Amino acid sequence: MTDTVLETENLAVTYTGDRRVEAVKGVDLAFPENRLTAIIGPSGCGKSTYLKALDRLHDIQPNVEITGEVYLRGEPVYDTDEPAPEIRKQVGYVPQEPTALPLSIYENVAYGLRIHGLFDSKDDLDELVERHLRKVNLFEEVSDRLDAPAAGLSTGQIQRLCLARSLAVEPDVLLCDEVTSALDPISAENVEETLAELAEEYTIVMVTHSMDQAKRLADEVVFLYLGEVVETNDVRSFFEDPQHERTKRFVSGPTDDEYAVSDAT
Ligand SMILES: Nc1ncnc2c1ncn2[C@@H]1O[C@H](COP(=O)(O)OP(=O)(O)OP(=O)(O)O)[C@@H](O)[C@H]1O
Repeated sequence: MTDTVLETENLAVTYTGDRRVEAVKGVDLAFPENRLTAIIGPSGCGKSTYLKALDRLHDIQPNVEITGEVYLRGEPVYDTDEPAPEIRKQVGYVPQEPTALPLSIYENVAYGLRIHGLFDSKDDLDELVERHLRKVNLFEEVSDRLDAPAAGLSTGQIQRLCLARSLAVEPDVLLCDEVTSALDPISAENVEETLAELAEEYTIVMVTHSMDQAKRLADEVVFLYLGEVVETNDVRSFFEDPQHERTKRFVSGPTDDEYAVSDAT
């Protein structure tokens, strides 16, 4: 039996600004340890909203109502005295747009280690920075310029740097929000290869637009539609033997935009 690292119970997220949008409607899901779960679904179905809620990233936004609960190793993420940054140390989040901190390559990876005091000496810090740059297949490319500004890297390299920064604090779970979609094809391939390697030792929840990417990387797949889970299964069963009509249409057919339009009419 695989352990559950992260799960949600009746999790709902509503945007309450000018327009009230029930983006996530009572989602129950469990994410197993050391597995990569891909969340797919048509544009606007609530994938990013759900992923951010797992890390309390809506806390900093006004006009967002959250009900239900997220449990990290059985402990509530919302109904707790634990401050959000402490939760975010345990649940890493990598966004779609690669964003380096305005620091050197080295300091981008060292950042969380310094904030949380997770090293003993300068040698220890050097070793941790190198180890995590190696984990994302970036060390060889940057070893001669660790003190150079990270902003000088390519977007694909910055995305791998963001992965290294998240992994450096040893999170329990890594959340990836369409991390290859803003990249050119070669950089996207590099990041995808890195994710495939990381998936062997981390629990990853990944939002993706690409069904091919889900097929290549995922162990488990969740299909979200209009804020609700339609179907979840292991990757093979999900694509080869979908159980729900809506899933069958989504995996076999039109682009997700066509899907969204044809379904809404
Ligand atoms: N800050 C916000 N304020 C109001 N509504 C929002 C906000 N962010 C997202 N929404 C709405 O919530 C719904 C879900 O959006 P979300 O971005 O989570 O979907 P998604 O499945 O990730 O879409 P995409 O695949 O296009 O990124 C959509 O109707 C969207 O317009």
